[in-house]
Amino acid sequence: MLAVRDLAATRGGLRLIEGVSFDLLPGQALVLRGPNGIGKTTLLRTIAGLQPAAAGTVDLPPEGLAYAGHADGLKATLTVTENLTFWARIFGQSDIGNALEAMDLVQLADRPAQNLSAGQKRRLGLARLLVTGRRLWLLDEPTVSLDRASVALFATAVRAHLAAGGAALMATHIDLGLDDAGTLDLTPFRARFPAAGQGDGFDEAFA
Ligand SMILES: Nc1ncnc2c1ncn2[C@@H]1O[C@H](COP(=O)(O)OP(=O)(O)OP(=O)(O)O)[C@@H](O)[C@H]1O
Repeated sequence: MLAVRDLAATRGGLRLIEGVSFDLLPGQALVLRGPNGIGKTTLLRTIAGLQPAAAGTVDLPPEGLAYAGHADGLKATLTVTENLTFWARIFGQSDIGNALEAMDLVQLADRPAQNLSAGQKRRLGLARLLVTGRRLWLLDEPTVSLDRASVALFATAVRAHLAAGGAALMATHIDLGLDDAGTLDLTPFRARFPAAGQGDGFDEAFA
């Protein structure tokens, strides 16, 4: 599903992480760990193809992946239903009922996204994953703003995704209760010479 080989990632022209290799098979989840600022978000964005790799290779499924970063990608004036319908169409899907139920959004279906609480917005952002039909999920701090019940909903959705042959790569400090998820601590992969001129000149704002 995902093969990462000797990957190096940069931020603001500085190499942060290097020598990262791992495989993710169907049905597997892997959690990226490491202290604040080590480069978890940067690595996820590099694997997602949102920024170029400084070295190494990433092999993805032919249909691509679903990425959920810090921005939730919601359209403020569209309702919950309209947002999910929009994203489902973008990914060539039609059914949003399962996503509404899985993230407990049925009662909020007609509310504009801008009128949702932070946790409700996050639930809608996660429901978006469910309408992509993509087998590989890359998730950056997916449970930020979620209460315990919503974290449990999310964990259930991830388990169902894995059981259906999907895979998930996540950066999070929160225990999701996914007992079979592997863990990759990025600390040993911190770049040794971050200021040694390996910069690629790529420096955009975080989306
Ligand atoms: N535009 C930029 N220019 C220079 N450095 C940057 C830029 N953007 C981010 N950084 C730095 O890159 C490093 C990696 O950031 P990143 O967000 O990938 O870390 P992280 O491990 O996800 O952190 P956290 O656990 O806090 O979310 C940080 O030290 C950050 O300060």
